[in-house]
Amino acid sequence: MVNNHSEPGAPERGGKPFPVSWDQFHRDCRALTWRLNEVGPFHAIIAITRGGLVPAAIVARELGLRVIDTVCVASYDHDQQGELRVLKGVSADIAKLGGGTGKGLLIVDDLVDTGKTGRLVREMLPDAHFAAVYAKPQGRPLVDTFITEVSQDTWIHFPWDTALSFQPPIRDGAG
Ligand SMILES: O=P(O)(O)OC[C@H]1O[C@H](OP(=O)(O)OP(=O)(O)O)[C@H](O)[C@@H]1O
Ligand SMILES: O=c1[nH]c(=O)c2nc[nH]c2[nH]1
Ligand SMILES: [Mg+2]
Repeated sequence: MVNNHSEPGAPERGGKPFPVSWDQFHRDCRALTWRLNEVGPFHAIIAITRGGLVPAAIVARELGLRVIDTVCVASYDHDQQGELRVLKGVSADIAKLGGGTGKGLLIVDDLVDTGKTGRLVREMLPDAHFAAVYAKPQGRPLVDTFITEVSQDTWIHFPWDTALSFQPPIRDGAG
């Protein structure tokens, strides 16, 4: 992928692209749920938007959970991380379910990278269980459960951000 961004993880700076298909993502979310099923039960799921909405829907279906809240955080403009902005915190009803500290609540995100987003949400709910589908080394200590670790210089391309397109052959420089 060619663009004008320059984060270390971006492919044009030598970072490795890690494309994930819908099938693969679904499988990884189900694998995550197998692990979470051993940890629960949970009162509710809190998805970190927007990326966490997709795994949260799959995990909620598999765990039979119907109480779903969001914490809305914005930081990346494509692959450039800016200042973290909390656009919406935990709803009062859900915070009460978790006794104010998040006990028995499940936080779900698509990935942890630097860990900044995860750290912020952990501060809000220190006793919640934090799950992410993918983890990079810097963010890994923040998650309780994850499925696949990728290197810090990898950029994960999620299926909702990508489309099928022609790729040049590897010997011609394809990533
Ligand atoms: O560990 P960090 O370095 O904080 O990065 C991880 C966060 O970055 C992405 O979200 P983003 O801010 O891009 O918003 P989005 O979920 O709306 O795409 C991803 O979904 C995680 O929430
Ligand atoms: O699509 C994404 N892929 C990533 O690797 C990443 N890291 C932070 N935010 C990210 N978004
Ligand atoms: Mg996100």
